[in-house]
Amino acid sequence: MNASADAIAAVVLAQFAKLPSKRKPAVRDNGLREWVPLSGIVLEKDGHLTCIALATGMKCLPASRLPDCNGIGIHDWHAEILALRAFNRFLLDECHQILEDGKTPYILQRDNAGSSRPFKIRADVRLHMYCSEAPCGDASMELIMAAQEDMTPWTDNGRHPQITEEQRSLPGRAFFSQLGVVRRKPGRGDAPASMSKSCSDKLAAKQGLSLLSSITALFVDPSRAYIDRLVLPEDRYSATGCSRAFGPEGRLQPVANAVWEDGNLAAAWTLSGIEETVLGGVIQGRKAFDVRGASAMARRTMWAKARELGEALGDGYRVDVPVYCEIKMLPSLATRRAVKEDLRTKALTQWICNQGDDGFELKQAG
Ligand SMILES: O=P(O)(O)O[C@H]1[C@H](OP(=O)(O)O)[C@@H](OP(=O)(O)O)[C@H](OP(=O)(O)O)[C@@H](OP(=O)(O)O)[C@H]1OP(=O)(O)O
Ligand SMILES: [Zn+2]
Repeated sequence: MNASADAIAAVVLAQFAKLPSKRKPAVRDNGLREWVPLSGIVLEKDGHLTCIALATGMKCLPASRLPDCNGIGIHDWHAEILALRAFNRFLLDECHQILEDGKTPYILQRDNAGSSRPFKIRADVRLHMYCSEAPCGDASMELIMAAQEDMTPWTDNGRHPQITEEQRSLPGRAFFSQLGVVRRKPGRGDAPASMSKSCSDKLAAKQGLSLLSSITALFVDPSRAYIDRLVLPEDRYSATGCSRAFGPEGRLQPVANAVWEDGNLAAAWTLSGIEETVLGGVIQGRKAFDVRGASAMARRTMWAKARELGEALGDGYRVDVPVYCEIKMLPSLATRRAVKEDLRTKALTQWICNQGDDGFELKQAG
């Protein structure tokens, strides 16, 4: 089955509809409904579609707050990124269930065919993503320009009093005449800047890195962990913006023919393009995001889960490093590091890392 865009969107919206009302958009006293962006990851298997990760979006953490996180706070609260973190948590939990409970796997299989990882995504599984809004950053630039009365691309002058030189080199929504560039999360002019990269940049990087985070990539083979179809509402879809942001002829062109060990990017272009879907309207929702649920996806808890998995798998998979950032330096992630380096030096240049929350130890009480 080649799921249609409408079917993919509908299964995410249906999942959202099932959430308890306190997660739903509230109607304000003035009768206006609150609004929230929504993203979901959809699993297609045996002709069925299942929404396996769902998130609504909120403002991101300012760069200045990262040192307070201690591996517990989530940095990037945009719906797309939270849905991807939830998806990664789902995979780690399924690895654990397969090992501990011998559970019949749903999305993963034990990979004994000599792969460098103990698990891989089943061959009969396809992954899709629905976003109720165009991913912020480069894929949204045409929409932002079209929404301006005055098309003169405004600059950051004075709009971000707290912005540092480094942050100025990584624009948010401003300088929208600059196309194809890496951007940090858009933020209000008077709000302290986040240094999380835009969703367009993170999704573009996942064309090479797969949907797996570094932690999940320790245990799951990335070769099938790519989005097959990314679905947006028709009025949030700019073909020009999306092909520039994500396509092999766009800003990823410098790495489009790179063949990394897992043949990553080549596999990623099975992404059958960004579909238009007739689902109009914007998802109404409250800005609330259940912080308790978020802690399962925080760096600290993902690391704790990875350490458990490493112990259960034994040699070669243990995640015995003193501080968080050393996870990403483990030998088994060498290919991933090379792909990331290529992406950030040849295609998504000006990628400035968001630092301050990668020196925590696991044993510290969270
Ligand atoms: O996309 P996220 O929010 O799930 O987490 C990303 C980091 O982005 P963020 O700025 O929101 O913390 C990303 O950090 P950079 O902004 O790119 O510095 C981090 O990349 P590295 O810089 O290579 O650490 C990225 O790591 P992996 O994709 O897992 O390799 C991810 O951080 P984790 O929370 O450690 O997954
Ligand atoms: Zn975003």
